[in-house]
Amino acid sequence: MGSHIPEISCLEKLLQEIRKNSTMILIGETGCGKTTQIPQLIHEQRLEGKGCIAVTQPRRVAAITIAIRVAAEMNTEIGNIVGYSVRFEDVTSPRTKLKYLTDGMLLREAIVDPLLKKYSVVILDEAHERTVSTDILFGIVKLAQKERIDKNLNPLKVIVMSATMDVDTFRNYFDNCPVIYLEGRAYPVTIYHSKIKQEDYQYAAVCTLFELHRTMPANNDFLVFLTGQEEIEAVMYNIKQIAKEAPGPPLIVCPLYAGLPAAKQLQVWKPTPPGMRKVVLATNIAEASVTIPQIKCVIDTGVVKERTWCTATGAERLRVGACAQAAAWQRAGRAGRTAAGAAYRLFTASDFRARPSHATPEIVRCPLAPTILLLIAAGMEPSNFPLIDSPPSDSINASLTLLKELGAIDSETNIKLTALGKKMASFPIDPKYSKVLLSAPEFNCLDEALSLVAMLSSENIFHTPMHKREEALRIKQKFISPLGDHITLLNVFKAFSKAVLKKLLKCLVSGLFTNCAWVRGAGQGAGRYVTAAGAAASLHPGGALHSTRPPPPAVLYSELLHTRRAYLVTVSAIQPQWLHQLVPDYARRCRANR
Ligand SMILES: Nc1ncnc2c1ncn2[C@@H]1O[C@H](COP(=O)(O)OP(=O)(O)OP(=O)(O)O)[C@@H](O)[C@H]1O
Repeated sequence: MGSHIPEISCLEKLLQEIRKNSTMILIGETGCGKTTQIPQLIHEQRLEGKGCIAVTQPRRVAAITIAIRVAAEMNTEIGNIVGYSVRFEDVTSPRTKLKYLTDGMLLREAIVDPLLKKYSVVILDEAHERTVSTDILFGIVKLAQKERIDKNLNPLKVIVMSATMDVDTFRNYFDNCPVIYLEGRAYPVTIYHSKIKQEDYQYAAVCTLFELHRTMPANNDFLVFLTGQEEIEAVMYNIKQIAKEAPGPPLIVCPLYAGLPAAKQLQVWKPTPPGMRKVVLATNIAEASVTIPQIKCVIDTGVVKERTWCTATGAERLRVGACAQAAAWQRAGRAGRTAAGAAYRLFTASDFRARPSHATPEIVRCPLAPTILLLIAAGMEPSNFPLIDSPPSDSINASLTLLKELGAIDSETNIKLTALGKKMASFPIDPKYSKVLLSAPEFNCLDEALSLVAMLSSENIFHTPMHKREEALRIKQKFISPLGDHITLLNVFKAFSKAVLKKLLKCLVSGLFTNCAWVRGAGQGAGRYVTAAGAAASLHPGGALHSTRPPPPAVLYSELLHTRRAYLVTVSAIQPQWLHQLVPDYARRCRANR
């Protein structure tokens, strides 16, 4: 166990319970050490035997940062005994015994092996979040436990963890399994509520931040919860403007949202230099599980952006609304992890009390076709599958009809995966998009479909910061296609690829600069070039640029071939100034020689 970590008392008793029970619920305050310590404890005692320990997290940033932390605590390299697996990134090896992974990844593994035979312990963390994937995993592990006993396979131990879960509901679901309350605690977090209702939470967040900034010593960092990228950008801009005049230590402002590239997300975990203050502006991806050291103050706007779906119209709605009490506790729990801290809630205490204790589970408000397809692929019967909360039956029926119409299943009543459905289930994307990809060869457009579906499956690529609205719209205009937004997206991707190709050519120049040639004066023998060494040569007639008019002013060639005439072979157009930028001395020498 990490020595500086608040100690979980009664470890022996806890171990006994873990040994004794095949399923248990673990409740412990935020920061008490559930996520980082319990899996280590199990591994130290080798309770996993020949199998592995899986620890699921609803969010990839949590899975990655916690695995890195645990590897460091165990003095091992990440990817060795401790690893992580998130979509598009698997940092594990055959030696990995402790694997942190997103719930979505474990669900994907369950399609191939519904008994999860590789694992002897599965820890489902942050159970209160009730993501669709975690909800389905509850059912998968329950069924796997039973079937492994029936088939005389090694037993599967299941531990469900959270700081803020609805214990009765879970206990009922898991056949009255024992509930263990961990007594360890993190540092105290003082909670402050706003005295009056705040009309503008962004404004209130910025005011609170600067009020605290004035008085709090440097290196006491702040974490502000907001609802999305654009809001974060707007608040970041305002903070940076105000910080120019405001008293207090210099500020480093770091955004943290799902669409941010992973490397930029991890910047948040870089230690703040002495004498400065870090302000992290995050969506709810930083709400549970993560520890950002040095966060002393959490500013909670009390809102969240939630996606809901209407079965009748198929319309998805993004709505900003009040977060549940559990979310507010989790947010407060991000302070007080490495020292005492405080949470400033920008809503009143009575507002807090009026809120539901937990958010509506995702499975009740989201399109289900992707999940149902996964269940069928894992050999489960959607109508009998054990769920804590069943989605509305019209939502299930609508999804089955959609899967039938996509050609993934034979019929809505006698549900069997078709050959196409099997392929569709193997893509980690919405079945509507996997159908597009699988149809693309027929329409002879696979390359384009791949690029487009990749873009449609990720975050919005168009970013319109409030203070640069005009500029953003002007730039977007360049890519607009009269055929509509899909082709506009593709235009952006093509321009991006072109930009990468340009970089590749520049990179070639950095090594092959002695193989440059310049077109001779206009008019005389189009396509005639002179090399850096002064040789005259033409573009080879078999080359791609041979008939380009006017010929490129400068080229890079791979070979100077002498047959009856001198030819430049394997040639690309370059910009003459690249040479000056990349190899200035050589460029000057060439110019003098020419
Ligand atoms: N990256 C880190 N840097 C510094 N300390 C850390 C880090 N990660 C964890 N800790 C320490 O370990 C403690 C336990 O963290 P852990 O994530 O295991 O708690 P938890 O009980 O799972 O919390 P939560 O319910 O919020 O997920 C933290 O309170 C903190 O003191």
